[in-house]
Amino acid sequence: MNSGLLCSELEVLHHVPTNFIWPKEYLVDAQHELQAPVVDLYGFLRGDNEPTKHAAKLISEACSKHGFFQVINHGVDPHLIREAHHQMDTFFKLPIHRKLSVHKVPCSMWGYSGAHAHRFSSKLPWKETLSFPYHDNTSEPVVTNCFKSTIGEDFEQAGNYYIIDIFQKYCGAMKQLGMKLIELLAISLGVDRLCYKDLFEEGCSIMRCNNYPSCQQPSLTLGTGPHCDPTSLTILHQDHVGGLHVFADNRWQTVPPRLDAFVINIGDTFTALSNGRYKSCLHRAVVNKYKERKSLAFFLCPKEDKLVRAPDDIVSMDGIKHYPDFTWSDLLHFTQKHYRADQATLPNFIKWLQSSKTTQTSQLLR
Ligand SMILES: C=C1C[C@]23C[C@H]1CC[C@H]2[C@]1(C)CCC[C@@](C)(C(=O)O)[C@H]1[C@@H]3C(=O)O
Ligand SMILES: O=C(O)CCC(=O)C(=O)O
Ligand SMILES: [Fe+2]
Repeated sequence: MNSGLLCSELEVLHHVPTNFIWPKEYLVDAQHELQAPVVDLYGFLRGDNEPTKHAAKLISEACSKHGFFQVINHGVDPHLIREAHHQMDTFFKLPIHRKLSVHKVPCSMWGYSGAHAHRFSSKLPWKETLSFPYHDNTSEPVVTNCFKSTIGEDFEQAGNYYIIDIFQKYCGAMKQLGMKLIELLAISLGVDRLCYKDLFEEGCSIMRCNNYPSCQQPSLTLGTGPHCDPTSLTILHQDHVGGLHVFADNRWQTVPPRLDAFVINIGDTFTALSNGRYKSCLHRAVVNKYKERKSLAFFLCPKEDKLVRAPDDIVSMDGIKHYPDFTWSDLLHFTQKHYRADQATLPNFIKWLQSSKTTQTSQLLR
């Protein structure tokens, strides 16, 4: 069945189609609310010493445990956040043929996707997504490459595409916040606060809009399956509905929405950059019977071809290097071509990397 058509009808389906039904072991409910710090960034962003130390301590404890925290007084304009949600709502309300026209460039992750049905044949996520790249230095508005030519008059106001303008500004604010958070993470790890700056400054990050339609049988499926983000740092803004779960203390726990906060989670790449000190956060999204849910996820990524390696100061403090050097380009390629990201992406990527190096070496020796 065409994933796009499926997506436009998902909420009216009385029965979850088989390929959207997840095995029982994935569907254990969450009974508790996650107690994770809500870090006030006000003092840190002003450069005040004591609040910075306090924020770094909260972050160190949370990231060593489950890789999750939230931030308030983050400096991002609430009006811009509201507008980004509004533009996302407008896009997902388009008729399915218009959303499908924001085609996914074949073999790329950019554009519209209905339940990833073009990529996977089972355990389909109950969601539709819109993904596009963000790069600081692109003079062209970020989403132009993806869909300016196909979104048509709905979005054109006074000769420009308001949605592009809003997402350009939103992604710019996310990148700026992301760079400050990377600095605060470095401080929390006890290394030079700018030691990761060059790695991320020119990176091409990923903006993803998630729409989770309501579901008549929500206990049979998942909006997004259990996974650790392969990326470095995720800055997520969820709407008021709720549905994000984090796995901590050996159980799934809920993360009630706070519209004034951003959800921050450590990804696989930053786990390697911290030499394994910080956990890549295992999380998922559930759906419900009555209300659709949306989230804006910004994934901060390093420059594709730069080596991802933990700072020497961390490795010498730890006495052992836990991960081989790799590039984000290789890990992204692995998740898009060879492996569906889940809770074990990083160890499987390392195995794949080592086996492909062995193959290359043996071919060279022939
Ligand atoms: C590099 C990425 C791959 C995914 C989008 C970004 C960061 C999160 C990844 C993802 C959301 C993890 C769960 C599975 C996935 C396939 C999804 O449900 O969308 C992942 C994304 C992807 O591969 O498109
Ligand atoms: O929508 C959410 O709350 C989580 C989405 C997510 O984990 C992702 O897109 O990687
Ligand atoms: Fe995620």
